[in-house]
Amino acid sequence: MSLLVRGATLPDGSRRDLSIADGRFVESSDASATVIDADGLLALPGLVDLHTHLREPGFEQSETVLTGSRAAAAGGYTAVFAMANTSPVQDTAGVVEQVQSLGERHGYVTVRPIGAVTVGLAGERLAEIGAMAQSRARVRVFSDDGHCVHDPLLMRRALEYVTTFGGVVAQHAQEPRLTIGAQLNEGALSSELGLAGWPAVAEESIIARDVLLAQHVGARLHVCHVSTAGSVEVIRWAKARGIRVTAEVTPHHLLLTEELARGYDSRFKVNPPLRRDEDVVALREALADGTIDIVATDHAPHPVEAKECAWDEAANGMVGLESALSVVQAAVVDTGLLEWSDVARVMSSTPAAIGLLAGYDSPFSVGSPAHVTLVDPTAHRSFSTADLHGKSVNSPYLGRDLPGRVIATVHEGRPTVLDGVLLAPEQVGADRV
Ligand SMILES: NC(=O)N[C@@H](CC(=O)O)C(=O)O
Repeated sequence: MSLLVRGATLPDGSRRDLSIADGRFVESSDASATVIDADGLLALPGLVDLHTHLREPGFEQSETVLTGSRAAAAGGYTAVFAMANTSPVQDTAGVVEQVQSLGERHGYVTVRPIGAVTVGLAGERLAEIGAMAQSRARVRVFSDDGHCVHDPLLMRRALEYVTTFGGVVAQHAQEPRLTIGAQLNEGALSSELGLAGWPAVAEESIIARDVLLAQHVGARLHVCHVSTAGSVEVIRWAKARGIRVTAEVTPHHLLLTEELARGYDSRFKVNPPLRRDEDVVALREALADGTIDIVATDHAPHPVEAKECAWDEAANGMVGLESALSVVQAAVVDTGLLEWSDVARVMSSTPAAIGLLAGYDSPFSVGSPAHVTLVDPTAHRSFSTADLHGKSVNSPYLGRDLPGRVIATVHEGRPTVLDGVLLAPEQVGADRV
């Protein structure tokens, strides 16, 4: 298949045609190429999400690899890293290979499974990290996300182990003893509402410990969903000392605050919780100055019955793949903190580099795999369930006006979204002709 993306504006502001054939960018198109008119559209490199919950195997009522891949493509993503908290847990070569194969079969995005750090995410003994790394899935990112690897000796061993093949441990930083029963950010609001709080120090103390461990063993550490101003300070300190730490922030922590918990609408219940205005300001600045390296969605689908219940019984998590780019535009582009070229870095090339995913280091250059996201940054939409393509609807943005819209997504030279419409599985899947 060959494509000609005509007249796209690249992140650096230059305007050019993009010729694609056999999955890669080429010098020029032949007459048979399908033309995509990109006049007035911004071309970003295909987005990469380092933190997605696809729920399969085990929680298919919330999401599957297919439905999550469709949600990702609709949001402009061409690759996602699938978190390990499935059932069975992604803690063996067999399970990670299964997830990888499902992604390949559906073809909407590249699915890279994340391996669990500990068996069953139980935090007691290391999972088969080496076997997952050597499997056909070639796992390079390991995480117990949803749980913190809180035993310092296990964390040390995991960091040492992954270093032998260049991998990384992505830590869910939450000291469990400080967050028993926690329902929202700890502070004046949690006192007022009479709900158990989730203190910032529970995140900051684990990050502080882990950067010191990473320094001690010379390992690479990645910090998931950083949510507090204090965490930013710790990471800034660690980077200044040359410690090999990278960090992510979610779109929701860049835009939303704890005040939304007042209405007890559980769409706003998430782990780590929404924080204060001053945390949002610090997170935006940290993304702009490079202290925080990437944006990752933490797309966490849950069925209606897990969300439509009392706040303290509701599951933590929000879907985020289809809204991420718009939320980033609202939070940091339209506010003048980031340029589109920075967005390309924090949502594509750097997450790929952290996860050791090849093909994203020289976007749009001849010979590179053709992953493209065409965006209309001038569009506006009232975000609705029609914008959601996964199985779950627990989005905090329903009814909110969001800027920007994904018009086309091209994964390995093949469209998954065209004219703003997500293509059907038979038009996209690996068993197509
Ligand atoms: N981020 C969330 O709020 N939820 C995550 C796991 C977790 O981090 O608690 C999930 O898997 O649902």
